[in-house]
Amino acid sequence: MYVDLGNALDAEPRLTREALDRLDERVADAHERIARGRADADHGYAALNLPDTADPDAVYAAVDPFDDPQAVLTVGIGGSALGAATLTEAVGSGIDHYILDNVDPAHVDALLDSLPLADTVVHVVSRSGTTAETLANFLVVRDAMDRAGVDWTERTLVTTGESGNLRNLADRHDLPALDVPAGVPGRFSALSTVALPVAALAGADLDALLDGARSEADALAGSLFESPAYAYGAACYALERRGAGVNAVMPYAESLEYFAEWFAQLWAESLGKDAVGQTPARALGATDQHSQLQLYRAGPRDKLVTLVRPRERPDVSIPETALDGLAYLGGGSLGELLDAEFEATEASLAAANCPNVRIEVDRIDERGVGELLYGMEAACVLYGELAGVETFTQPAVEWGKRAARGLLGGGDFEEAEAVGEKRRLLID
Ligand SMILES: O=P(O)(O)OC[C@H]1O[C@](O)(CO)[C@@H](O)[C@@H]1O
Repeated sequence: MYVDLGNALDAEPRLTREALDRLDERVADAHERIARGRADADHGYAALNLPDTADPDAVYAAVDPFDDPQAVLTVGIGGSALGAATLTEAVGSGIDHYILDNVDPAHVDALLDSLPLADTVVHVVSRSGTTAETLANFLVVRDAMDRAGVDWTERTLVTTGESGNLRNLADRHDLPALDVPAGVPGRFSALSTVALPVAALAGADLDALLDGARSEADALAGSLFESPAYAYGAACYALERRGAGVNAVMPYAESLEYFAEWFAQLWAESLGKDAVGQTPARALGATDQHSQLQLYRAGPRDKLVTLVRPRERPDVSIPETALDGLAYLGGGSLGELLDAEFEATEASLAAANCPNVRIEVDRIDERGVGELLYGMEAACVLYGELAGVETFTQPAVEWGKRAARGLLGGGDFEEAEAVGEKRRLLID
């Protein structure tokens, strides 16, 4: 992974090279804390050990009995779905992967109607084993399989924690089950049994994926100037401290669209604590040059834009044309156009004094995606250390869960009472 901070300096908000040099002393201390956390496999830090603790052979063995399925359905939410979505979109061309990570009845109904259920593997994922959306969706999927005459116990793989409803269900029906690795929060679990089974079913090379991750782990050092991941995390932190409260992540590759969504959870749920944090915005190049770029370039001076691309990509030629005004496109290629737009957008943001960082990988293949995922995770951990927040917890999401459960009669929660006290000003 290559990180170029050139356009992040001396823009607005203003970060100077001298300020980065001063921050580097704190990076060294943070790196020592991270190294200790990894050595002790402490909660959260254990995620940065996955390049060595993940066991591809166990994953291949777990999926082996599912002989050549036509489709895989991930039933999970948050980090229990986004890692698999990111991997299969980027490097899993060998299978149709679908995700149920929401409980929109129309969507669930339409998807289940369209799936070849007899030839679909269902991967149900929940670290806690108690997430309402995941369990509700699984009960609906199981019922659809029953009604289709499909033995769901033959088509289901479970990945969950040591205990909980999902573990009980797997035990009761003797389902193949993988363990969510200890100390790995969902948003940091893409390189674990949470997402690797679907990647394996999609034909991805898990060893190459973990090798890419390992190369970024090996690059972690006591200076941001020696580690792409730390360079990015430190620059994001320093810019946020100076007013860049929004980080728009804009990959120039359709196969990284889910990566931006995965990044959004990683960044928001890890760093949004104690009234600080940096809001991740999801964008896509070149598409959002015709959409959000107007705001990034001419809106409030509160943004950093992270531009991501591969240095090499498959290409498609643009036919020659005599059409007036289009001759400059004919005979070129879509890749050349996309790269020109990437570099033009990068320069456009710099010309407008909007700080931006260029992140590149050699190719969007298993190694490159492994570098990118691990690099962003390590960047996030460093940012959290510098910001002094609890990177690996997410207490703020629990209030709504209790309220919803109370509304459904799942317990006596005062949060549900608060729902009934909503202030009203209805305009209809
Ligand atoms: O894997 P689980 O326990 O179902 O959690 C799913 C997601 O929900 C959260 O716990 C937030 O509610 C995320 O951190 C997590 O990725």
